[in-house]
Amino acid sequence: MPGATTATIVDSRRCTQHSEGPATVLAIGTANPENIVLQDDFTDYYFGLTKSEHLTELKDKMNRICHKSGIEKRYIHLNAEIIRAHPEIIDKHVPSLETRVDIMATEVPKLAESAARKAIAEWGRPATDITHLIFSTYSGCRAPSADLQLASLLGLRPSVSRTILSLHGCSGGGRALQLAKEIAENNRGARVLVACSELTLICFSTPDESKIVGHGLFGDGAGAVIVGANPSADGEHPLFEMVAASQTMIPGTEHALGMQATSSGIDFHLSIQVPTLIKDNIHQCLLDAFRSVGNTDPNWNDLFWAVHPGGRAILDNIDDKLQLQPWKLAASRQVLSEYGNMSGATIAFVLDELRRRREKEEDMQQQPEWGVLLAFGPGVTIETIVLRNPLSRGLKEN
Ligand SMILES: CC(=O)CC(=O)SCCNC(=O)CCNC(=O)[C@H](O)C(C)(C)COP(=O)(O)OP(=O)(O)OC[C@H]1O[C@@H](n2cnc3c(N)ncnc32)[C@H](O)[C@@H]1OP(=O)(O)O
Repeated sequence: MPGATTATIVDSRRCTQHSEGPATVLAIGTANPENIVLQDDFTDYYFGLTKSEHLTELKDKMNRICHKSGIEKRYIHLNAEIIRAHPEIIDKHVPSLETRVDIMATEVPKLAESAARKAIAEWGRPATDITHLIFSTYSGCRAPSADLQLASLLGLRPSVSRTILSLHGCSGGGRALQLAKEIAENNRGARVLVACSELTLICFSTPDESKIVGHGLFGDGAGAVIVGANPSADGEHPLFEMVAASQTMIPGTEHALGMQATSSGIDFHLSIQVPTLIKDNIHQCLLDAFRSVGNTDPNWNDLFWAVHPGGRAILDNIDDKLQLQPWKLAASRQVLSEYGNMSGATIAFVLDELRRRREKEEDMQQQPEWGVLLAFGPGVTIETIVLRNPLSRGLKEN
């Protein structure tokens, strides 16, 4: 039985187990499959791949959506060769869930590994220094799941503390970062690897009016972020401090965004109301987030913005509602243009793009000190993180 000495040690550890500083993004890596599809060619590619050329009205609609999407190209793992090997993927009368889950079981962790290796290389410490792993994907329907496979591929320590988040959709990256923040701030010295890996193959289907927008916007990608508090002075470089985090569900919107496993893979629905629902709720959500850090009258144009680019209309609506200067959502628009909506992985690409833009900025004084990260997913759920640029803070202190 543990005695009084054990109790004293446990009690004293409790006092010192929290970190002193906020959780901080220390490194970012991204990866995509090799196969690139230009958005201008996508309609022909998709209707050809699914042998649906005869659906001319739907094809015209897909063309209209692609032209208005703000997307130039996407990376998509699924190709004609995979369909030749597994024709059930485009036959809705034949079950294909098993085939898809088999492919995902290899490809999802593999893509995550590629992003994670880049993040770990940037971080500069050995992979065995990672204490926690949070993996988010909408493609996982199997255990042991992608988190364990990623841990093995990277050679993480056997005691790494793993969590898998499933079907959080486009808010998966935001949710995983929030959990990483909690872990890093409550476990002194913790270094959390957040990995999101999304492949549309699990929800690929033949053209259908209700899903045509999703097929016109979604792409494949993986993002990895290393999070830890109190960066060590010798070599860890803080990129973004995560100051406060919250999750808000918009009441009565459960019908608007959703995913469900079926015998033909993951079925999804996207209501046409999504951009309006976000527009109507974003202001209050942001006010609540900034009030929680003592800012009751934030000027939205004084911030830097990391917004999940769910679709061009969502970004337009946020711009419009908050009267943002045209360049405020530039990082989100660029990621949308170059990759499409990669669901939960996208937010890592946006953070990566923001820091690249920041590095190019010559005048450090011009860089906003405060920022905000927003991600949207089924619910409709909004994940919000108030961010701070550690470099601007450093300038003020000097
Ligand atoms: C899955 C997750 O967890 C979270 C997510 O991120 S989900 C993805 C969220 N993204 C969205 O909801 C898409 C947001 N929408 C958009 O970006 C834009 O509406 C768009 C690029 C799709 C179209 O651009 P637009 O400026 O609205 O053009 P608009 O002419 O009004 O629409 C083009 C066509 O798309 C249709 N459309 C738009 N949204 C639709 C939807 N959700 N479902 C079905 N059709 C839709 C319109 O009805 C229109 O059809 P017709 O041409 O036949 O009239």
